[in-house]
Amino acid sequence: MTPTTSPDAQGAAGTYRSGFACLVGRPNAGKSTLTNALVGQKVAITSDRPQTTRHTIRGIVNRPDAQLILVDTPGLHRPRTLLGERLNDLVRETLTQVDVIVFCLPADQKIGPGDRYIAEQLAQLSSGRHKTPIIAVVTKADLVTRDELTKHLLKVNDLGEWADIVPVSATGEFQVDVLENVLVGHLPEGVVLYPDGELTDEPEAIMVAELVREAALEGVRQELPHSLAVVVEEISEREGSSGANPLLDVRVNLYVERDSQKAIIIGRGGSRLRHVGTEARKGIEALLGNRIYLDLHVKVAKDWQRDPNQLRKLGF
Ligand SMILES: Nc1nc2c(ncn2[C@@H]2O[C@H](COP(=O)(O)OP(=O)(O)OP(=O)(O)O)[C@@H](O)[C@H]2O)c(=O)[nH]1
Repeated sequence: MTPTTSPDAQGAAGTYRSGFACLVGRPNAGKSTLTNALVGQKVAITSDRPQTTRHTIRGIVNRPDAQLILVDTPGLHRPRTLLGERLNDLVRETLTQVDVIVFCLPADQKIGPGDRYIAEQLAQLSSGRHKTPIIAVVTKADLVTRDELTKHLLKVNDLGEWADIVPVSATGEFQVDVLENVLVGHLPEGVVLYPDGELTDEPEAIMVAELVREAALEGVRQELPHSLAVVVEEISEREGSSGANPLLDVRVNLYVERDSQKAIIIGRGGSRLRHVGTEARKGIEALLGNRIYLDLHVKVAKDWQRDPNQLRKLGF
């Protein structure tokens, strides 16, 4: 199969398509950046809407002829712990429910065991009754030469059975529109699933937790990949601070497994945690449109990844 490089994969004129896509790929493959590029940077929050799926909606692409809903998967990785197994169950469940799967493979990295593992999982999924189309997307195309990209595309082609292969650069705005058309082309004919203009229906607390998690993992992803759970304990208006822009108290607990990990998060003299707080607060203020007092607590939940009760408490 030849890689798609022109926007000619759009569905027939006059039909409206709607459905779900999810992005998978090893850590750092460029999934979040690509999601943002597809959806646009604007994030609108509607907290009065009940979650309609168990899966977090990352964003919605609205266009006159289609609605593409991008759902999140917690990441496909080899299960080593109970958490890993549960995540993978969740991933499988998500993958069989969506209309199209986007498998992200970075152009600047050799295809590795992590990619092969995901390719195998996807092959198993699509060997069953569900024949969910899989689009192999070569991300970060701007980081390699044309020649290298061509060679990489051939290797990706040999890795599995893909409905399409699309090279993109989310940061260089190369072929993101092409990918969008390809994805829409794989959606079933349907109606508007979410009213126009709503880009995400994640409850505020989940988005707040995600912003804190992002800030806390910045620069220490290698040391703490799956060892950090973030729970928003409280978002409340500060008493006596009513008016147009009341101050919100946001109390968040970060759970790690070991004292050594707690030390990493907190940093020397608490310097790192202060930085995490500043970064997360900026994001939360932008998200909620309020002034925020962010109160972060780091706690050790010993071996929480292996304890079902702890997992339940943390929302897994
Ligand atoms: N040059 C370039 N860099 C990119 C592109 N897309 C993503 N990146 C960078 O690659 C890194 C990882 O991107 P993410 O979007 O966070 O990757 P991810 O797959 O969501 O990562 P996880 O959350 O760890 O699973 C970031 O530093 C991005 O800025 C791209 O198209 N071009």
